[in-house]
Amino acid sequence: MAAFEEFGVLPEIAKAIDEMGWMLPTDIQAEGIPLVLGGGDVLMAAETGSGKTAAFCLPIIQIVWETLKDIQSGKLAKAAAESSSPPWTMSVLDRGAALAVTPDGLRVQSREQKDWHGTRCTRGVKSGKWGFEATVTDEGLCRVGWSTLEANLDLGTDR
Ligand SMILES: Nc1ncnc2c1ncn2[C@@H]1O[C@H](COP(=O)(O)OP(=O)(O)OP(=O)(O)O)[C@@H](O)[C@H]1O
Repeated sequence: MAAFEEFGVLPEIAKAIDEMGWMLPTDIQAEGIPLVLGGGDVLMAAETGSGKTAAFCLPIIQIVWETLKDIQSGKLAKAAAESSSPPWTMSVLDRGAALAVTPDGLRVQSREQKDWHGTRCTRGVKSGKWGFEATVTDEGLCRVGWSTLEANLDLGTDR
């Protein structure tokens, strides 16, 4: 087993690290990598050259890789469909790059003021009567509404 695997790093990534000649994680990596992989909000401070960059980047690469695999296999959509609380949220994945969505999918904020930025809901409806409620807490304009499946997230500019 490659040394980094003991800290929760995937075998494929650990093998690539091994091939770079890194024998063991540095102290900040040994401490930080399992925390980031565990989903924590982690703030690290250590001296220059102690390996902070990899302490953040290795688990981030792993989380992105695992998330992409879950999307491809449909696991995330299934989990969202099965989840009961709350059943409807804004999607953290199906959104424009300039719109920040909180991990619980309940709040959004535009990162860039000039254009409109959108996100879809985690579920769609085909029949029945539905409503939604939104609270606008920031200055500025906000559009909330229903769209068809064909609608894209490029909502245009407000000129
Ligand atoms: N586990 C490791 N084993 C061997 N070398 C490593 C390891 N982790 C990082 N390095 C190497 O150590 C050097 C310093 O690492 P890095 O630049 O990531 O440190 P840092 O703490 O982010 O520094 P800075 O504070 O300057 O940004 C780099 O050349 C990197 O490739």
